[in-house]
Amino acid sequence: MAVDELRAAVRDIQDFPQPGIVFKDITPILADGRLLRLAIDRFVADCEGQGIEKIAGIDARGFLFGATVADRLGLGFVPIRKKGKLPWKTASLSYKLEYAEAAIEVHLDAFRPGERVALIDDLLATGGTAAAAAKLVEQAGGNVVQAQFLIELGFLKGREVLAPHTVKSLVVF
Ligand SMILES: O=P(O)(O)OC[C@H]1O[C@H](OP(=O)(O)OP(=O)(O)O)[C@H](O)[C@@H]1O
Ligand SMILES: Nc1ncnc2[nH]cnc12
Repeated sequence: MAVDELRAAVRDIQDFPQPGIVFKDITPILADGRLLRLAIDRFVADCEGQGIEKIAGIDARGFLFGATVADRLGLGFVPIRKKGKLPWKTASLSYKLEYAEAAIEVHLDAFRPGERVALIDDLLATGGTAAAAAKLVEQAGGNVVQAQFLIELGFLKGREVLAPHTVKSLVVF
C-alpha cells in the first residue's frame, strides 16, 4: 500500500536534536521523486471537497509540502514563520514543541475574513506548534478547516491538543 511505502521510507535518528528524542527524518521521502509525488497526491486528496481557499504552511518543513499542495490546487500559500522573519505587521505566539521552545508569526493581512484554510506541516508531535499556528491563522481572520501532516506521532497525543480542529495524517507512528 502507498502509505506503507511512505512509512518505510521514514528514517529514525536516535538522540537528535537532543538525548531521548527519536527524530523522524523525512529526507528519504523528499529525495525520491515517486514517494514525494505520492505524499503530495495524498495531501491534495485530503483537501478535496473541503472548500479550501488557502494553504498555510509551518516553518520550515511545512513549507515544502504546503507550497507544493497550494500550487497543485491553484491556491495561495501563507508562510507561518519563526519569529523575526516576516517583514510586515504580525500576530505572534510562543509555544513548546517536543524538543524546544519557539515563537511563530503570521502576517495580519494574510487571510480574508473567514477564508477557509488548510494548515500543513510535516509532522505532528506534541501539537504545540500546530496549535499555536492554528490560533495565529484565526487571529489573522482565517478559518482553520483542517490540519494536515505527513507524520503523526500518535503516542504524543497532539491530535487532542488540536481539538476541535480536524486532523488528517498520512502516516501514524
Ligand atoms: O508537535 P510539536 O511537538 O510542536 O512538534 C512538531 C514541529 O517540530 C518540527 O519543527 P521544528 O520546530 O523542529 O522546525 P523545522 O521544520 O524548521 O525543522 C516539525 O516540523 C513541526 O513543526
Ligand atoms: N520526533 C520528531 N521527529 C521529527 N520532527 C519532530 N518535531 C517534533 N518532534 C519530532
